[in-house]
Amino acid sequence: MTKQRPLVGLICGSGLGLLADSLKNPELFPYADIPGFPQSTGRLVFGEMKGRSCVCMQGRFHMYEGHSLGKTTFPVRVFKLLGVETLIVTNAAGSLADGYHPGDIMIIKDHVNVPGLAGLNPLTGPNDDKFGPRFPAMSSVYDKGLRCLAMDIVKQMGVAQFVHEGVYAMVGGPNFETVAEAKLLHRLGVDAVGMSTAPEVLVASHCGMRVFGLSLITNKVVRSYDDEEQVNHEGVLEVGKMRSQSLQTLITQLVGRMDMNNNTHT
Ligand SMILES: O=P(O)(O)O[C@@H]1C[C@H](O)[C@@H](CO)O1
Ligand code: HPA
Repeated sequence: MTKQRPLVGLICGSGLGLLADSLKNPELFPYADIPGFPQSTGRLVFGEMKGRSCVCMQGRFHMYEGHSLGKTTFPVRVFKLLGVETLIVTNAAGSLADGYHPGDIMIIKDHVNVPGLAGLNPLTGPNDDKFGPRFPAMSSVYDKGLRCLAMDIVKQMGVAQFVHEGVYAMVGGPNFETVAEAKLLHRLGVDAVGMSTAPEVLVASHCGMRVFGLSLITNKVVRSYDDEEQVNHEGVLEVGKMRSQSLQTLITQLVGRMDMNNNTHT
């Protein structure tokens, strides 16, 4: 039990869990102790960031682990019931865009939900009208005001040259992309690809939360048959650790400066 009623929820991507350790006056709840959560390592951390009450998922659930999308996104519904109004999601992703490099940060402008296009969507099934509408619009999911604020912050941090704004695609995983899949995603206008985020964002947006998302570019996705480079999860985690400080600073500043009365999502 906690008495905290956070307005901001955070989901930490692979290698980015340190963010949760920066919360002040933390209260920790292992997932294994929370009814309805998948039995998994990881924990919910309640605490303050820049004096603002937050709740953070230190470790997220992925579809490729075998969880249903309902289970994968269950914590977002819990966030909503706790009073969370703004969701910040982070992930590790491979880059497809020319000009992106490992260690760069991408502010997510939009996403392509590849499993969703094939009918794998957490909003499938009976709609619970208490949370949101049957047919939610998704044309302005990633809040413009927060994206502009994040751009201002990275300029002030002096790291704007490593930061892009782009389109994220979720694939089901757990395998990384074939060359043909990478070429396809690139042609579709995808800048970075990963294995998470879209389901949580859909559920958050459906219930009226303001959403902000960041991808940490951990590797280049191989798009040529002549390229012998092979991506691996250990490398992804390594880059995550390398850049976690900049990411943490950006998110901390964002939480400190965001307008809490300006939930621009309608
Ligand atoms: O939780 P995220 O999306 O950060 O995790 C990424 C995608 C895969 O789970 C893993 C691949 O290395 O990292
Ligand atoms: N593809 C899919 N998911 C990922 C990648 C990638 O290259 N890097 C980190 N997560």
